[in-house]
Amino acid sequence: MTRPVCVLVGAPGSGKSTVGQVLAEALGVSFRDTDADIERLAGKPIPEIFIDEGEAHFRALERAAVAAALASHTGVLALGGGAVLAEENRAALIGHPVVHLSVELPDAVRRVGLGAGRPLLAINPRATLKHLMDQRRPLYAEVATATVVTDGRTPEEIAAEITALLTA
Ligand SMILES: Nc1ncnc2c1ncn2[C@@H]1O[C@H](COP(=O)(O)OP(=O)(O)OP(=O)(O)O)[C@@H](O)[C@H]1O
Ligand SMILES: O=C(O)C1=C[C@@H](O)[C@@H](O)[C@H](O)C1
Ligand SMILES: [Mg+2]
Repeated sequence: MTRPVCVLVGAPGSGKSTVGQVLAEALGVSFRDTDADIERLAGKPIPEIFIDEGEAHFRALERAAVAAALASHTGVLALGGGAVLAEENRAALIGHPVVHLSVELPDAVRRVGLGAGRPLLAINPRATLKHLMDQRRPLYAEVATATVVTDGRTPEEIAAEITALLTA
């Protein structure tokens, strides 16, 4: 069974896509992001999938993308911010090295800005982000084998801490 060297989970704006690329480069492995996989397979950006087919359809695509990536990717894998909502995805993560990139509301709000490209944050990003983060915090904790604080730190500092964790 192949397995990713590291799976990143966390709230929108926690930096999964950004830190994941830096980490993959530092480790000399490839980077994969299930959000990008879904967009490639669907042939359109995530906001358009939400508009055309709805969130339930997006979540079905996401479950398939998570299963496929966990089964085949050997580098760093970033999951979408809401992937942990599905019990199927949480079960699939058991036995994998899963790092939760934790972020508190002020930094998350600063990073996602007006929520461009994030359909769930299109209206009232701060309040929606707070709700999503409160709902998901226990789910990120459930799947994580390690948690790394990202607030006030650069992607390079965060990637260095994860590298140390993985090689410890
Ligand atoms: N540690 C950091 N410090 C400052 N800015 C950051 C940090 N990590 C990410 N960012 C910035 O925050 C924004 C969101 O980051 P990113 O897209 O990597 O988050 P994400 O966790 O992948 O979000 P999503 O769940 O929506 O895919 C980007 O503009 C990125 O440059
Ligand atoms: O937090 C979420 O539910 C999402 C986060 C993004 O990574 C994308 O997967 C999508 O915009 C949904
Ligand atoms: Mg991302």
